[in-house]
This record gives sequence, C-alpha cells and structure tokens, in this order.
Amino acid sequence: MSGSAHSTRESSLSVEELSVKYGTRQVIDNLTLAPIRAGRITAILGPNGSGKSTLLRAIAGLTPSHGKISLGEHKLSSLAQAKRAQLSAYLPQTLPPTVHLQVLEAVMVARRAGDAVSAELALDESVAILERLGIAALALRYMDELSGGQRQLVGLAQALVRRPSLLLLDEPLSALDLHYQIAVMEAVRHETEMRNLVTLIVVHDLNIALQRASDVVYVKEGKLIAQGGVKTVTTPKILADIYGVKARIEMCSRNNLHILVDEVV
Ligand SMILES: Nc1ncnc2c1ncn2[C@@H]1O[C@H](COP(=O)(O)OP(=O)(O)OP(=O)(O)O)[C@@H](O)[C@H]1O
Repeated sequence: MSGSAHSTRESSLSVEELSVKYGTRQVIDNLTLAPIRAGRITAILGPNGSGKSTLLRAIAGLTPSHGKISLGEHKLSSLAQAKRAQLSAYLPQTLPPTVHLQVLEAVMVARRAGDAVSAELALDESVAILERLGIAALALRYMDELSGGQRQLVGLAQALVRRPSLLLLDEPLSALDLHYQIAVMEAVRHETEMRNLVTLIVVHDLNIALQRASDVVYVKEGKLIAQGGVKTVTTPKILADIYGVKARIEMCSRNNLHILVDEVV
C-alpha cells in the first residue's frame, strides 16, 4: 500500500454540492453530506431509483459529477482516476464478466494491482481474507464456475484485500444467503474498525443495515433526507416519507432496532 493511502486512514469523507446528470435528467441534486467518519459503517438507504448507486459511482469517480469530494486531505474530485482507484475499492451491484482464473489467483491479482507487494505477501493476505470471509474452501475453484453468491463473496474479498482507505459496496448482500449476509457484514465491520476505513454500503434490508451499520444516509430522488446515527435518525416518519410504509420500530433484546412494516401508505 502506498504511503499516501495510509495517511488518509484517520480521516473522513466529505461530499459537497454533488450533482450528477444522465443526459438532461438530474439524478443527484446538489447533495451535501455531513462528514462521513472513518472506522464506522455508513449505510446508504432509499427507495429504488433514488440515486444510491449513482452516488457510490460518483464518489468512486466512475460516473462524471460536479461538486467536491474529499477523503482526508485528498481532493478526490481533482485526482487522476488511477490515484483515486488506489485509495478506494468499489464493489459494483452487477459484477463484470469474469475470467478463467482460480479464486486465490484472482484475489492475489487484486492485491497486487497498483501496489507492488511480493507474491508471497499477496498470497498470505489473500488466504487470510478468504478465511476471514469463510470462503477458503473456494480458493482453488475457477471464477467462471462460481455461483452468483460465491462470485459476490470473492468480489468482496478482492475489494478488501486491496486495503483501500475508502470502501464503497453496492448491495454486497443481494445474492447471499442468511449466513453469509451476517458473515459479510461482520467481516466488513471488522475491516472497517481494524483499518479505520471510510465504508459506505448500499443495502436494501433495513434490519440488517440498522443492526450492523453505525450511521445512515437516507436519500430520495437524489436529495438528502436525513443523515446521522441509525438509532437517532430512523423514525416511523422517515420510513413513511422515504418508503411509503407504515412501520413500527422496536428495540430487540440485543438493543438493536427492528423494523416491522404493517402496511403501505
Ligand atoms: N447509465 C444510466 N443512464 C441513464 N439513467 C440512469 C443510468 N443509471 C441510472 N440511471 C437512472 O438514475 C436514477 C438513479 O439510479 P440508481 O441506480 O443510482 O438508483 P438506486 O437508488 O441505486 O436504485 P436501486 O435501489 O433500484 O438499485 C434512476 O432513475 C435510473 O433509472
């Protein structure tokens, strides 16, 4: 990992006056967020088509945008894409077609991309991340022979092994069974806390988001509706405004919020 990427580890992500258009259509509309802190998972929540993926892609520099995006002292919006990609890892909602590589090789390739580590170190770190995600048994399987959920887990391993300062995960749980949904959120939380990453994650399962994330950003129609600690910001009114549902928010025995939806409104 480059020294400059390490130096951002104590910092936060700031997004100011961000706008994204597709053609003439304004999809993100002058969005300014409070600083997103490192070492905590921030969930981005909102209805279908509200601009969550576009926001992640704009932060990753993969969709043209106007506005200012900074990670610590790095003005991401002014950086060359190669440097930006070195600081951040982005896991897309739809994974690109894969190549005929074994899982372990593919994770090692991700580790060595843009970062001159030895093959031995890349091997050790790749095995470690596969173990941490509970998928070491896949190490010698071929990428193009994996199931959708297995591909998603390997994609996450490739994102984490790169040791980014900024982790951008777009629906990383969508193809996963219940066991791996929890295992992935735990692994992401562990990496986020251990490496003091800024971690943004788009998820549709509100209960998983509220139980495993620390902070939340609610968006609708490309605008910020609310941002803050999950327990502070999540209210029946917000859920009605955002999703058009009548919901109860209850505290479960583990002191986590649990949302029960009674009906659509
Ligand atoms: N490449 C594109 N060209 C044109 N319009 C797009 C493009 N990508 C997304 N959009 C539109 O931008 C809006 C926001 O899309 P986006 O994928 O960011 O929403 P989202 O909140 O992530 O949705 P979902 O929860 O359904 O994945 C939608 O209306 C979508 O149709």
